[in-house]
Amino acid sequence: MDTVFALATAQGRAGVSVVRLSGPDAFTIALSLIGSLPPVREAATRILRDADGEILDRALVLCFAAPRSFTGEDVVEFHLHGSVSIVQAMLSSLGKQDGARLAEPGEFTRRALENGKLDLSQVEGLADLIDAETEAQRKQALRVFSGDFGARVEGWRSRLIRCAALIEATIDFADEEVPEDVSGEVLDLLSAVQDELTQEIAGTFVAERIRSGFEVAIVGPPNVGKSTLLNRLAGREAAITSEIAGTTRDVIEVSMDLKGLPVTFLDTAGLRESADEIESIGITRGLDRAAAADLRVFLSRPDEKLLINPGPTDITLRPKSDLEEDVVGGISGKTGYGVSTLVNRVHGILQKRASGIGLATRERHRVAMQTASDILGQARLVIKQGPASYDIAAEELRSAIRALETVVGRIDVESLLDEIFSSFCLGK
Ligand SMILES: Nc1nc2c(ncn2[C@@H]2O[C@H](COP(=O)(O)OP(=O)(O)OP(=O)(O)O)[C@@H](O)[C@H]2O)c(=O)[nH]1
Ligand SMILES: [K+]
Ligand SMILES: [Mg+2]
Repeated sequence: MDTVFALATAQGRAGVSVVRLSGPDAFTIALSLIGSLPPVREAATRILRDADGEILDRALVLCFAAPRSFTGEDVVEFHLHGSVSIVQAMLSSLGKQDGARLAEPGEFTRRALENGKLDLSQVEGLADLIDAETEAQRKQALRVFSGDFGARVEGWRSRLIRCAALIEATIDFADEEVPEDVSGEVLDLLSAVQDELTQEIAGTFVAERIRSGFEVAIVGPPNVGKSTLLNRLAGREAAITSEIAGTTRDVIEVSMDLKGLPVTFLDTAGLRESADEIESIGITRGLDRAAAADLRVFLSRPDEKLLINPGPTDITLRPKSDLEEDVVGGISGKTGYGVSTLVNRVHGILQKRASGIGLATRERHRVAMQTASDILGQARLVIKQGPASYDIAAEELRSAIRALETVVGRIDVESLLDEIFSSFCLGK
């Protein structure tokens, strides 16, 4: 196993830059640079010298002995003064050491996974944590990274293993004496696991939204001020506005951090029957996106007929309320009237949905859980047919267990690994 190194902090000038070294030769290599190693897990300053004895920097050095480190290997962290030239000199000096090479993107995390320091869902949580931009994304990524989801999967897995063991014990006995009837206990366990899977699957939808953002579509007839409202929300001229009806054609997206929630507002083409071919295409696109969005804000008068109807949680506001005497329930993108109320309402609705969140964040988690749940449904039917079909049931339980194991990376994950680690940057 090579010893690998990389800059663990961002590129460029900084107060401090951390270079991390991990692998079997980490301590030997560090020793040749700093003369003497500080005790493990104790920070100490050391003079760093390259092979020619030239001083590179005075650095804070931290050693972690295997297996109690991020990667599970011997690790040394060098906290350098954050200058581009010091980091460059340090990396090139490490590169000249026997058995040391620059780490590939995600290699530290990959080693942590291989050494059992993290499970696969935690690796995904870590990737999300590094990418987190909003409060909700950070909290969610931390829950996954802390291993809560892995622990839940482990709970399902161990109950299924118990079911499989009970069923298999009955098969072995079948020829001799009358086996004890295990079907009651097994069926109870299976339906409990299946219920929990169903609940968690429902939560993945929300979790996915927290990860990639909620969509809120602004819809209404032409010229009511949809694009003007979008620009007001964005705080910039994201969309073209004009007094000409039918200005907006393509869907314009603006993503923002809405009080901690990731939200993308969509401005859409004004809804009307149009003879203009391009405008009609725009209207169709807008309708599709609006229908798929998490929430719709209608700028329209009550009872106005549109090509799409508001759902029960959608918001309807009277447009251009600055031109009216009675402004209650209205909005004006032009003056900003009602905009903060709208933001609060949107936030309130989405926050409520976000509270139904599950621990699983990825489509592949959902697919694995759905597969397991479907197989368990089958297995329950088979078990109800009696001991004669228990060998089929046992096989089905084993496939359900395998499906769940892919979530935490116990089996069959090589192809997944490359996909997941390709999103990591160098030094992670
Ligand atoms: N008085 C008033 N005028 C507005 C308001 N919002 C927009 N306008 C004006 O109304 C016209 C249409 O505004 P847009 O934002 O382009 O309307 P739109 O709904 O996006 O129009 P389409 O994209 O063509 O469907 C422009 O001249 C805006 O300046 C408002 O709240 N009050
Ligand atoms: K317009
Ligand atoms: Mg517009």
